[in-house]
Amino acid sequence: MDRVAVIGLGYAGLPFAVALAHRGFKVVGVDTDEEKVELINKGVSPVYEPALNDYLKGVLERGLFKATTSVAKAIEESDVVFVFVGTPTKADGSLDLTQLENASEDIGRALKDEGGYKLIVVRSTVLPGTTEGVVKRIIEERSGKICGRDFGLCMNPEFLREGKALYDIFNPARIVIGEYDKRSGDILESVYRRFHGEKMPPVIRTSIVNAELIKYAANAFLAMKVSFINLIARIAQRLPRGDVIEVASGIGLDPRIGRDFLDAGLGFGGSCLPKDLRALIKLAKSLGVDAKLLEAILEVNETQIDEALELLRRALGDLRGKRIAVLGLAFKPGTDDVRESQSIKLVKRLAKEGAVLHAHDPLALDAAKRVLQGIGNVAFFSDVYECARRCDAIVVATDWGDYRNLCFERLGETMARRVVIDCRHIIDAVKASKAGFKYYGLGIYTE
Ligand SMILES: NC(=O)C1=CN([C@@H]2O[C@H](COP(=O)(O)OP(=O)(O)OC[C@H]3O[C@@H](n4cnc5c(N)ncnc54)[C@H](O)[C@@H]3O)[C@@H](O)[C@H]2O)C=CC1
Ligand SMILES: O=C(O)[C@H]1O[C@H](OP(=O)(O)OP(=O)(O)OC[C@H]2O[C@@H](n3ccc(=O)[nH]c3=O)[C@H](O)[C@@H]2O)[C@H](O)[C@@H](O)[C@@H]1O
Repeated sequence: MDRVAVIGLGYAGLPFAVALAHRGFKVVGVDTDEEKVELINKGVSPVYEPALNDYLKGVLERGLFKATTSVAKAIEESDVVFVFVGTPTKADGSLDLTQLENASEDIGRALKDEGGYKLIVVRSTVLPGTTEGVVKRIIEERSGKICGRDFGLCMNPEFLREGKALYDIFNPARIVIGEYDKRSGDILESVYRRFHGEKMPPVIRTSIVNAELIKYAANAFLAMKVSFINLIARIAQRLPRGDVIEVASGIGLDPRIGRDFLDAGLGFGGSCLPKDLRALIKLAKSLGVDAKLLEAILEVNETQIDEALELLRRALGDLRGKRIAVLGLAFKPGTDDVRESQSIKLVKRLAKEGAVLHAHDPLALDAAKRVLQGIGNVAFFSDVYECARRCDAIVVATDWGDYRNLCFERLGETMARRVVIDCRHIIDAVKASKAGFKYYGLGIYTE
């Protein structure tokens, strides 16, 4: 079982495929996007992920990995097939299963002519009921084969974080295996035992529906922690000498709470937490379950941008015509991904208020230009000091490490006013103040 196919070579699928090959599996990756496949076969990852290009080049050279657009070819050359296609949400919160349905059709057609037993593993995030109701059904219909007899099926959620994908794949906190039957689960567990060797993490073997729900419950809980601390930040900011960072430390040291995911800021973005939360709310409601708690997580997130605007108004008054430098456009540091980025939402809100925007990001400038096309008065800068020139304020919207070492003396020389709004708590307030800046930290009381 060391011949593996990975279908869908995006932010999650490509690092996983490359990691498997790095550990000696023979991997064929499939993507419908010809340009992506061409780039990958040249050793260039279409998505940014630290160290991924080096690992990719290594496995291509060792002949352990190749990419193709043909599902049939990949299935012919593999025993285990991991499915990593996108599952975005539609405007009404329901999942868009087009990519998954297409991939299942392709797998079904390919299995039709196959003699041997193959294991199909759904790794895309899908709502409870989807693996058996959509993937199994389509594969059986297209192939004429029977799940559990001719092919195996697992749902195995992925918990990697973008920007830390390889680290998370090599060091997962747990492996959740939702199995159609014991044989399917045994095969998948043996793949991971081979992959992790001595460092095998805890394994949870469960039903497919539980595995599907575990993924949504995990992401909703993480989102809840972020919204919770953002609500506390709003309170702390309004109390003389209040400081959310100290409150987060104070509660985070309780092992029942934990400090992770208690960094207050502009809110959570990205391709997963918001979409998964919306989908879970829709599922809960469809089952007649009151989803107020989940809805409140989204509501706090959506209104968190107002907190940054409020600080800007306190510093500058009416924002119309004010020139504002927004530093950081990616949904978090370490990625070029701007999907559902709170910083992008902030830029759009400021543009609507009539502000003149200067925008900077170390990696996500091109992606940001695409999503901000035609939005108000926005200029893009690859140099942070050029970005701040003539501005009335700097807003740190994404916590890129690069912004930690800003030289405020140099920034101050060319800015119209010396104001910094720190939405991610990475600016040294004392240093900024010494250079004559008025510092406002989100969640921190300011006179
Ligand atoms: N991005 C992340 O950090 C994580 C994502 N996930 C889940 O993994 C899934 C994939 O997410 P991403 O990698 O972010 O999406 P993505 O959009 O970056 O990648 C999906 C890839 O699948 C390809 N594709 C679409 N239809 C196809 C088909 N029929 N056959 C072959 N390839 C096809 C697309 O061209 C694209 O390259 C989603 O369900 C997501 O929720 C889970 C954990 C982490
Ligand atoms: O299902 C997924 O795709 C993934 O979603 C998240 O990973 P990711 O979207 O890469 O990003 P996170 O590191 O979780 O950050 C999400 C957002 O929350 C924000 N955040 C995170 C932590 C925090 O303390 N405060 C905070 O505002 C980040 O800035 C970012 O906008 C989960 O962390 C992964 O476990 C999961 O696999």
